[in-house]
Amino acid sequence: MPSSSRSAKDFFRPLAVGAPTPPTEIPARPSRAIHFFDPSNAKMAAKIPQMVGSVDVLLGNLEDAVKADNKEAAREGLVKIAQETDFGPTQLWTRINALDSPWVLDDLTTLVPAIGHKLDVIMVPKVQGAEDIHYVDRLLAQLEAKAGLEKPILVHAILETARGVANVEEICGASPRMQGLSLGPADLAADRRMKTTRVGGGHPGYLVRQDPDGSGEEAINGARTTYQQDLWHYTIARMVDACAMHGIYPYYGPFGDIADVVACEDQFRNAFLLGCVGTWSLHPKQIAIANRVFSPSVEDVTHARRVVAAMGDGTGAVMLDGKMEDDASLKQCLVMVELAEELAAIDPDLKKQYDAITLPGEDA
Ligand SMILES: CC(=O)SCCNC(=O)CCNC(=O)[C@H](O)C(C)(C)COP(=O)(O)OP(=O)(O)OC[C@H]1O[C@@H](n2cnc3c(N)ncnc32)[C@H](O)[C@@H]1OP(=O)(O)O
Ligand SMILES: O=CC(=O)O
Ligand SMILES: [Mg+2]
Repeated sequence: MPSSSRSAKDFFRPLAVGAPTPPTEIPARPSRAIHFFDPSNAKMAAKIPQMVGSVDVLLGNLEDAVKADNKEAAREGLVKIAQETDFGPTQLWTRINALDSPWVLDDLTTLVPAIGHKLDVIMVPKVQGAEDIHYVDRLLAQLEAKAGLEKPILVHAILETARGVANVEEICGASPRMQGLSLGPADLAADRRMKTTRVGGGHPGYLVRQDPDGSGEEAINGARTTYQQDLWHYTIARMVDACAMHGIYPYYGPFGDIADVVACEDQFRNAFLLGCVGTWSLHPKQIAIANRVFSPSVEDVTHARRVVAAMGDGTGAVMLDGKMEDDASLKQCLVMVELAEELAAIDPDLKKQYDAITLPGEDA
C-alpha cells in the first residue's frame, strides 16, 4: 500500500471529476539526459528544435538560474516552444518554480491548459514531504479536467532539503503520478549547512587517508595516499532504494563544473552504478557524457546475454569464466539486457552496437 493518506481503493482514482485516470505503472522511458534550457534565453531557445531526437528529455526550466525579471518570459517562451515544436521521441519536461514562490501558481495554471497535452513530466523543486506532492497532485487533476486532457502529467520531485531527504520514502509514495526523484546537490548542501560552494560533484577535502607506515612523527607526516570520497553517496543510495520500492526512477542532478568533463563523467557513472537511470545536462556538452554513461557498455551487455543464455530456465548455478552465476546474478544481467533493449529502441547507434554482439556458438 502506498504511503499516502488515501485508502488503497482510492489511490488510483482521479482527484478531480473529469481528470484522466492516474497511472498504475510508470513507464521505463529512456531518460539518460534531462537537458535544461532557459526558455527566456533567445539563443538557447533557438537551439531546442534542433536538439529533438539527440537527447532523451528536454526540460524548460522556470526555477533557479532564470532571473526573477525573466520568469514570465520563460513561462511564455516555454509555451511557444512547446506549441511550435514536434518533439517526436524526445520527452518534454518542465521545472516549475518552488511551491512557496510568487510564480508557481501561474506556472501551473498557464502551462497545463496551454501545453499540458505535450508535457510528460513536471519537476517540482524543494519538495519537503508528501504534503507538497498532494498539493500538486490535486491542482494538476483540476487543471487537467478543465483542459480536457486525456493523459495524466507525471510528477518528479527534486530532493534538495534535509526534510525532503528525511521524508524520501513518503514523497515517492505520495501519488501514482510520481515518476522519479533527482538529487539537488546545490540546494541540499546549503540546507544542510555543508561547507561546500559547488554545484554537485566531489570535494578534495572530503577524503580518507592511508594509515601511517609506522607510529613516529615521520611516518605520520610522510607521504600517505588519500582517497577522495563521494559526498553524495548516502543521499543517492537512499533515493535509489525509495524509488525502487515505489517503482519510480532515480536521477543524479546537476554537475556545475562544465569544463571538467572527466569528473562529470565519474559522478554520472557513480550514480549509474548505484541504480540511477539518468542525470541532468546543463550544457550541450554534458548530453553526450550522460548518453554514454547511462547506456550499458557493449561489454556489459555481451556478458549479461551470455549469463542469460547459460542460465537456461533461470534457476540453479553455472560456472562462466571461472565465476559462479545463479538466479540472483541472472536478475542483474536481465536489468542490463532490458535497459539495452529499451535504449536500442530509441537510439539507432546503440542498436547497431548491441545488434553486432555475437555470443560464442552464434553466427556473426
Ligand atoms: C543548481 C541548479 O538548479 S542547476 C539547474 C539550473 N541551471 C541551468 O539550467 C543552467 C543551464 N545552462 C546555462 O545556463 C548555460 O549553459 C551556462 C550559463 C552554464 C553556460 O552558458 P554559456 O557561457 O553561454 O556557455 P557556452 O558559451 O559554452 O555556450 C555555447 C553555446 O551553447 C548554447 N548553450 C549553452 N547552454 C545551453 C543549454 N543548456 N541548452 C541549449 N543551448 C545552450 C549557448 O547559447 C551558446 O550558443 P552559441 O554558440 O549560439 O553562442
Ligand atoms: O536544483 C538543483 C540543486 O542542486 O539545487
Ligand atoms: Mg535547486
